[in-house]
Amino acid sequence: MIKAGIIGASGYAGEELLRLLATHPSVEVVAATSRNLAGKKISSVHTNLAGFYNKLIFENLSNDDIKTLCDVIFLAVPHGASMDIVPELLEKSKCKIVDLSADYRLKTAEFEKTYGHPHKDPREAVYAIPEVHDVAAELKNSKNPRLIANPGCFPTGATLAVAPLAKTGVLENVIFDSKSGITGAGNTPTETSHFPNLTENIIPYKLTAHRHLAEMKQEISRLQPGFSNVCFTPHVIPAARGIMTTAHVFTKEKYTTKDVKEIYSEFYENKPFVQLVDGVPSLLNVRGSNFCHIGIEAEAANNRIVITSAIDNLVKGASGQAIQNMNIMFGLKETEGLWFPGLP
Ligand SMILES: NC(=O)C1=CN([C@@H]2O[C@H](COP(=O)(O)OP(=O)(O)OC[C@H]3O[C@@H](n4cnc5c(N)ncnc54)[C@H](OP(=O)(O)O)[C@@H]3O)[C@@H](O)[C@H]2O)C=CC1
Ligand SMILES: CC(=O)N[C@@H](CCC(=O)OP(=O)(O)O)C(=O)O
Repeated sequence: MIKAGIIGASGYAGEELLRLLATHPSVEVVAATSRNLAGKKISSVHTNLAGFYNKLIFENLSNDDIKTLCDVIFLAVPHGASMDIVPELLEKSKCKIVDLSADYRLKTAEFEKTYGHPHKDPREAVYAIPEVHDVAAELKNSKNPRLIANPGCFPTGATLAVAPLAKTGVLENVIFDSKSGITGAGNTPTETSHFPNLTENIIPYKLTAHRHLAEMKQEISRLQPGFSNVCFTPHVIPAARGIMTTAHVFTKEKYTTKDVKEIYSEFYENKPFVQLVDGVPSLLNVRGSNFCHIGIEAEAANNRIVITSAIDNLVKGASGQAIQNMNIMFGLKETEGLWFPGLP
């Protein structure tokens, strides 16, 4: 069995890792850290896990302690915290790391531009959306084959929505309009997450300058070199989970819906977690699952293609994709422990 540790196991992404790994046939979670909940039983906090992890408690483990216990460590801590932890884990142990934060997603220069401060540990990780790049091959060729930067939730849904057209090289302009459930903001309550403010409402934010824009541009330009005409506006909606992205894609040439469907079918052939749907996808159908559902409709008169993508932000947008990436790192089947449908 692969021994796994989760740093930040009390948060939403950490909780989701615990839920998904509870039934993974090749993984045993041996360590779950929390600074504030140390000493508490896992299921006394994450009460959906009653019956699982009967012997596991939250611990405030040092990096030294956790790295001796684990073959793989998931970092489910806020941005800025991972870059304090990763160097020590990588340098003094053989464990593999999947970092769910944004710390290692951007190339160093872009990171410094986006966050406005120098990176404390400018080593490069493998940025891994497995449906878009060959993660196993990239790990083999990487200077840091034990470090994966797990993609952001919005960039996952957005990149999957346009990757086949980007690879074809036909993008002129792309506008992403994304709607996220409130767990995307983490488990600390805020004015936005306060029930009377969010219920029966939809709240746009960071209209032109969300930090995920840099990540989207970086990944899309790897598919269509030189392309950077990307706009992104996020919103929160009164739902716990899910991200629906509507991508307005403008192209030079006119496309019919049939043409575009053919391009997507070919690109996503043998990519089990991406499913093309008739009409529009539903957040409910991907809820709790590692699937991304994609809908396609072309509007030839305006050279516009509207792609809709639905993911669960905590699964394909975070912890499920992290486990998919761990499976690839350990040479397991990509779908192991993740092959179940959503909960409509
Ligand atoms: N929520 C989502 O949909 C997604 C989240 N992510 C990323 O995953 C990471 C975790 O997100 P999420 O679970 O939502 O966040 P939460 O705020 O819900 O949880 C983060 C957890 O990290 C622990 N923590 C905080 N600071 C530190 C630190 N300096 N050292 C060690 N542990 C720390 C906290 O536990 P304690 O204080 O008890 O130690 C806390 O429970 C973030 O980087 C986030 O951006 C990525 C994609 C989607
Ligand atoms: C709704 C909400 O607030 N979402 C978060 C993004 C989700 C997240 O956790 O960011 P990463 O994927 O980069 O880790 C935000 O807009 O900052």
